[in-house]
Amino acid sequence: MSTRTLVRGGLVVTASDELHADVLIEDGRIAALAAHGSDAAARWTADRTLDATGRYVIPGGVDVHTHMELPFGGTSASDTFETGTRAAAWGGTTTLVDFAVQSVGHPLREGLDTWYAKADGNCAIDYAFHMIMSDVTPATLREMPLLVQEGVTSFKLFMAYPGVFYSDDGQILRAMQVAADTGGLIMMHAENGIAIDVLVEQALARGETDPRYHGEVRKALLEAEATHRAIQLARVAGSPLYVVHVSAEEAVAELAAARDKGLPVFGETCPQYLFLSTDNLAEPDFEGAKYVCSTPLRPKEHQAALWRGLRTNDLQVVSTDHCPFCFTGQKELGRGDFSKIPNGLPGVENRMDLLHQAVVDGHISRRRWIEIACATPARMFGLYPQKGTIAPGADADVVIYDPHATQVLSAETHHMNVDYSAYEGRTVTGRVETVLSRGELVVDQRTYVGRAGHGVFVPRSTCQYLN
Ligand SMILES: NC(=O)NCCC(=O)O
Ligand SMILES: [Zn+2]
Ligand SMILES: [Zn+2]
Repeated sequence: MSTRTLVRGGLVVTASDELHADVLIEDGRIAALAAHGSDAAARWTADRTLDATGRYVIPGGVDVHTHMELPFGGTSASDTFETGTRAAAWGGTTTLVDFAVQSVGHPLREGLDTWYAKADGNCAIDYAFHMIMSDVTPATLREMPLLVQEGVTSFKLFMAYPGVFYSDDGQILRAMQVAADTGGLIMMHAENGIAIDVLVEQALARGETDPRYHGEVRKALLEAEATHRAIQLARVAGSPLYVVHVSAEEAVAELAAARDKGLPVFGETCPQYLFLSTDNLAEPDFEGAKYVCSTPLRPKEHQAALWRGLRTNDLQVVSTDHCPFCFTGQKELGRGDFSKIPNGLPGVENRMDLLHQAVVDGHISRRRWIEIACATPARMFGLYPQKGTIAPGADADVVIYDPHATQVLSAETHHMNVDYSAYEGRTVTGRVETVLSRGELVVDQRTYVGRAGHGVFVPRSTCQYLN
């Protein structure tokens, strides 16, 4: 049976427009937009009307970098697909692209099937997958085109974590060559892991074991060097490149220089690099462990370069790299040895609000907020215009956002399955009120009404910035 929902009275904000318009939703899709009070809007009837007066009506967020249930450092990320997608919905995100992981010595297929099984039937919102390649071999290179065909069109490689996810330059070049031939997009964790491991060993030998040394050994120059190298390898292979979780000013400069040459090089940063710093890593009593992630948090001075990069489009996407580990029992694995602290921060619920705060603070415009959090991630990873916008034909993934409400971010009130908030006590202006996923209510005026299993796997086309 056909269901019609009307969202009345709001300001529709997309990456390209701001319209005082009513939105008609039919059968899970946006059917039409019409100005408030217009004849067309007055004629519309619906089974359900949502009042958005005084609110923004925005596309659901598209978070293209999450790690639900990721096995890492002898433990696993604490959000499951069920808890993590619920928290994402609470925070106004309606699509995730998570990372399936290939185990060393095993086919990509096996890793991908494991991640399909983890997510299937458990997600409150729609999801897709990138593939982490931990073992680039002739066999896994042959699998890449098959994954592209089934809608898994991006592959993450690591220049960091020797012995775990690490690929050497030859492996990277080969994977980039296949990506160039098949339209796949290589996502790069750009840090010189071999050099970092030397510095880790030397720091530990000096008795430097606290979390803050994690930030000191993972030097900005080693992020910049790896970013530069990845760009040159991509040029040689003729492939596009997307650099994940950029945190260092020097790495932004490498991306900007490549883009000035007209190269198809893209960059993502994350809220933790925009709002947190090495001051957090230096918090006493091992509290700094809460902020251990890689690339690491940087001194505050780097933030200006990241904001500038987002304004100038040298950085195109803000995702979360949501990879939560509880302080108790998980982060604590690294007491006495910072290199054993599982890497990752929680944040899938906070991204849309923190970026709205950036609008309030004047770092970015309202439309740029939607561009970097919804539209561009969708285009970058082949989901647009099904996801990332409010336009006829798009999935009705819609958020009614109250730009005036204030809230205090806290582990007491968040919905992520993790015992701390990286933003504990921070007041932000703006709050998600209502969330629809394909026309179905997931959050209704701050009440959760979603269900595990509503979210489905979405196959993706290739990067939409290349043709
Ligand atoms: N970023 C991080 O610290 N953990 C997740 C894995 C990765 O993205 O490198
Ligand atoms: Zn990474
Ligand atoms: Zn990550």
